[in-house]
Amino acid sequence: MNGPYDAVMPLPKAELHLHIEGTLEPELAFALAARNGVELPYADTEELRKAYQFSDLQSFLDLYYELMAVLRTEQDFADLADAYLARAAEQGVRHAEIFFDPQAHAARGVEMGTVVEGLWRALGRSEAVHGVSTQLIMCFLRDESAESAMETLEAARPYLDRIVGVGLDSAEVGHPPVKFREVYEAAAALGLRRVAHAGEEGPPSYIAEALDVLGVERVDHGLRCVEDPALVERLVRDRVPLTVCPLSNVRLRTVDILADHPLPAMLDAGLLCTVNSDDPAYFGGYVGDNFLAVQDALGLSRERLRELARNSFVASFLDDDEERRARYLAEVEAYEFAP
Ligand SMILES: Nc1ncnc2[nH]cnc12
Ligand SMILES: [Zn+2]
Repeated sequence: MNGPYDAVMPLPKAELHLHIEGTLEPELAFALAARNGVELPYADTEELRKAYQFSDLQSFLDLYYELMAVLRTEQDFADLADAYLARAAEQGVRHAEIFFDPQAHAARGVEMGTVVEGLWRALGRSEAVHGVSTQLIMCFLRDESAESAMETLEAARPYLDRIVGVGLDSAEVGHPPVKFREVYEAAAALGLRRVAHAGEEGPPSYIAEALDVLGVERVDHGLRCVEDPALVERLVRDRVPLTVCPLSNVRLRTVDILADHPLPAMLDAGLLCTVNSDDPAYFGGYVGDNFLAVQDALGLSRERLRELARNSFVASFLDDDEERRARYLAEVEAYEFAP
C-alpha cells in the first residue's frame, strides 16, 4: 500500500537552502576522520548523534564548525557532495542550489581551490549520475569581518564560472546585513546573484536591510517577517522568495513545535515560500522529509505541496535556462500523487 511517503517523495522539487557542510552524516564524518588522521572528540557515531541537541543557532554552529575538521582534500568535498546528491535524488530533488562556507575551511588552511574543485568533481557529473542539476552559492560568515568577506570574494575570482551567487550565513544577531554592503556591491559588479540569511533569529528589520542594502533577490529563512505586516505586504507585492526550513526551525528552537510553524499562514498571506532542509544531517531530515513533516504536522493539502514545489523552481536561479525551468515546472503540474 502507498503511504504519504510514496506520494510526497517523488514530487519534483528544487532545493534552494542547503549548506553542503550540513549534509555531513556521522558515518561519513568518521570515515573521513580515519582517512585524514583527524581525531574526533566522540567515541562513535552513536555518541556523536547524541550531541545533536541544540538550544539555538549558536549551539548548532559550534558542532557544525567542529565537525568540518574532517574535510581536508578535494576528494573529501567530492564525496560529501556526491552523498548529498544521491540522497537528494531519492527525495525528488531535480535541481539544487548549494551553499558552501569557504571561510570555515580557510580557517584550517583548506584553500578555496580545494573546496570548489572538490565540490565540482561531484556537481559536474550530478546530472548524468543523479539526474539533479546544480548551482553553487558561496556564503560569507557574518560573524567574521567585512574585510575577510572581501578577501574571500577575491580568492573566489578564478572560480567564478562555477559560482552563481553569494550568500550570508552563520550567527545572525549582532551582525546586520549592512556590515556587508561593500562586498555585496562588489559581488553584484561581478555579475553574481545575491541571497542572505535574514530573520532566522534576527529581527524583521534585517530582512528589509538585506533587500535594501544588499540587494538580495531571495531571503533565506525570513521567518520573522510575520512580526511585521508592512514587511509581509512588501514581500508579497515584490514576490520575494523565502527559503523556509521547517525542521531546522524546530531543532534550533525558532519555533517550539512543528504544529506551531507559521508556514501555512505565510502561504495564506501570499508569500512565495519554498521548503528546504538547511543542514539535513543535523536536523533530522532531507528536503522530502521536510515536505512530509509539514504535510503531517500542519495538514498541508496536496495542492499546497504542489504550490511549494512550483515555488521552488520559480524562485530558483534557473533564469539563464528558462527551457529547463519550464520543463521542471511542467513536471510539477503533471505530477500525480499516489493515492
Ligand atoms: N541555519 C543556519 N543559519 C545560519 N548559518 C548557518 N550555517 C549553516 N546553517 C545555518
Ligand atoms: Zn541556512
